[in-house]
Amino acid sequence: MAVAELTSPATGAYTKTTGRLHPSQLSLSSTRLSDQLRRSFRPIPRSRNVKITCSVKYGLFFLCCQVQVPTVPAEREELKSKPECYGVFCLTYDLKAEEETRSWKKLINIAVSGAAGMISNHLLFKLASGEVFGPDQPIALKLLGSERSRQALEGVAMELEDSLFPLLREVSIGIDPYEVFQDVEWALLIGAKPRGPGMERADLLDINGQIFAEQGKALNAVASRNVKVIVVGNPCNTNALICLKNAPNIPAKNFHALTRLDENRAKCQLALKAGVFYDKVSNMTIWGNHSTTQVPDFLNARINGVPVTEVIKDRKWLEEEFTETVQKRGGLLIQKWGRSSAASTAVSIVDAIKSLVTPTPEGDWFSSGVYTNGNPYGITQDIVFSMPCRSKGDGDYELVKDVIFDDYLWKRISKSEAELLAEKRCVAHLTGEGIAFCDLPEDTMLPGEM
Ligand SMILES: NC(=O)c1ccc[n+]([C@@H]2O[C@H](COP(=O)([O-])OP(=O)(O)OC[C@H]3O[C@@H](n4cnc5c(N)ncnc54)[C@H](O)[C@@H]3O)[C@@H](O)[C@H]2O)c1
Repeated sequence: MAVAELTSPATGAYTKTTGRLHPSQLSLSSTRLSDQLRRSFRPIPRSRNVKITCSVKYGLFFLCCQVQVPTVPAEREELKSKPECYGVFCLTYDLKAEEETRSWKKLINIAVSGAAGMISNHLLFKLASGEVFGPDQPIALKLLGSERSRQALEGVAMELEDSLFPLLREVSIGIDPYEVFQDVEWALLIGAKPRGPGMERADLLDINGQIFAEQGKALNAVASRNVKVIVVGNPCNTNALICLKNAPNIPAKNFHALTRLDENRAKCQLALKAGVFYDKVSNMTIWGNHSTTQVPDFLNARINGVPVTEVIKDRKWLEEEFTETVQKRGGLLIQKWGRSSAASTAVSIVDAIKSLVTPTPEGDWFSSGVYTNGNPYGITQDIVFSMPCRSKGDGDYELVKDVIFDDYLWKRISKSEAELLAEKRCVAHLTGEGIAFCDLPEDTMLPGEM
């Protein structure tokens, strides 16, 4: 801990201001006093780890306060500038005291990028309600937006304020990932540029890849060393690869590309065909890329514990109609509704997080786009590929070993693998692997795109 004396001009990051308080403020409770002090001494960062001790000095008129802050390595000091808290969330809570009285868990920091976008508009309220991390888990939301969405971010924060969520303890907003990602334990990376009319897939890979390269670097510099990252912004597999390559100090295993929406869609279609409620469908894997080359695996999936192929005997339907319906579901939804699947995507992000923080039911698994190094299936190393995972509920996962393959499944998986390898060559300049060379096999649309 570094100690700073606030009443005298001193050296150090937080001691440039000399501040004074009127004795009337002495009657404030310790939390309010601490809050007042933070306002009076602007350079004091809002952090749970800052300790403020005050005593009356210079007669009765001024307070002399000491601020203790954790020592930050010199190279990170620059990066650790103050994130911008929002409105009511700038009030300081004595979390420790509340944890004792209410047995609440330690606050967790969650960053959400693209926070002013459509998916986040559903997701943030689910996170704040306790639906995701549990009813005894206080959270801090750190909202990252683009320059253009600055005002909109404030609007989102206002709605969060007005919702009076008891578990939502802090909200900060910003457009600099180095500020917003400070100490985050979860990073939900949703923000990305949409594919504009006439834009080549290669252009989208480059434009969005740059966003994820920068965010990877920022996570590497300032996030918790064990941060879990879920990349949603498309093309999410390759964006996740770019992100992890730019964050060498964070385990590659901690990065996920969201394919849970595809899994949920596949379960729904199988349930519909078999005439069962969708909770009867289990062991559903989406293999590969979150694009139309994705492979919804009916060979290993089960209905009421029985292999799908024994329940739905129409193999042609499974190979053709079922597969295509899942792959193109997002596009159809846009056609019908004129909007993309923001709500069900938010639900699937919740599912993806819950799958990592709760133990996977015995015998079941879930799909996630994860790093292929060390995979037991023979899929090429060093890409992000959707595969079947199980978790003990500790945030980590292991790949499922007991899955079967046939020629059809392998052929489809290989096609998605080839596409991801081509995408990887296309972004070599962003992963530190030399000069990019773009030879995408075909311009596969992303689920959700027209
Ligand atoms: N993986 C999936 O299953 C899945 C499903 C649906 C949508 N998506 C993808 O999710 C992304 C977001 O979708 P949406 O409907 O919320 O889009 P949206 O356009 O409503 O919101 C995106 C937001 O991101 C912001 N943004 C842009 N660049 C940013 C940056 N560098 N940093 C932070 N924020 C930035 C924009 O200002 C905007 O507010 C898209 O790329 C979409 O294709 C993925």
